[in-house]
Amino acid sequence: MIKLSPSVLAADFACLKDEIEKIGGADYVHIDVMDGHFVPNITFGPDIVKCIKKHTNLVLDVHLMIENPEKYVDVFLKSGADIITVHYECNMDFEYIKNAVKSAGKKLGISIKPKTDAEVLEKFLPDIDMALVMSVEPGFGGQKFMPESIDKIKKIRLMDKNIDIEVDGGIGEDNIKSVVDAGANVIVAGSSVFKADDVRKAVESLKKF
Ligand SMILES: O=C(CO)[C@@H](O)[C@H](O)COP(=O)(O)O
Ligand SMILES: [Fe+2]
Repeated sequence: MIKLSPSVLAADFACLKDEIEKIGGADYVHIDVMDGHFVPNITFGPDIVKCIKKHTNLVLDVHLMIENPEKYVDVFLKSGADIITVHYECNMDFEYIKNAVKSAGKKLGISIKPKTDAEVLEKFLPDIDMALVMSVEPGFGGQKFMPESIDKIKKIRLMDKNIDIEVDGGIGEDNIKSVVDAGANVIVAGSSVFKADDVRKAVESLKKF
């Protein structure tokens, strides 16, 4: 069974409560946090996570595309994040982050950008719950899926049979099967859900794929 994690980056921010209601048939809500340093874009802070938490029972899947995530991990946890994913490529105090997430009883992920090798994750696998493979350059929604990510997913699945593997960027009905066949079990979908004519139907058909 896959978990579908619609990315609210593609939602209408002025109607976030309604947008989140429409994805009730999904499993997670993917929240892309960008700081204008690690990536050239700025998005949500912890207060928005807190507001989203009030309006959904879905798992809050918080993707931190920020430098020094150890400075913010506690406040995102307090705001209701259920999964915290940090980037391998950023400057960070991994031990601090690991302890904060684990002692809050939440899940920890590490993400790799398209040019980062899957092998870098090997030493983190015993400590993390999820590996996030970026299938676009992080920073913006609506980009084209990079097929090279398929091999990376396969490599990680060979390294660890049980870990959650999330794939993020450019996923829709045309390519969801290829990433699931490669070994991904958590699927982020932004534009293909929120830009669809019928958001509820888009969730339903991606869940069935
Ligand atoms: O983390 C990111 C982008 O940096 C993603 O979560 C995107 O928001 C996914 O959007 P689509 O590519 O599905 O439109
Ligand atoms: Fe993301």
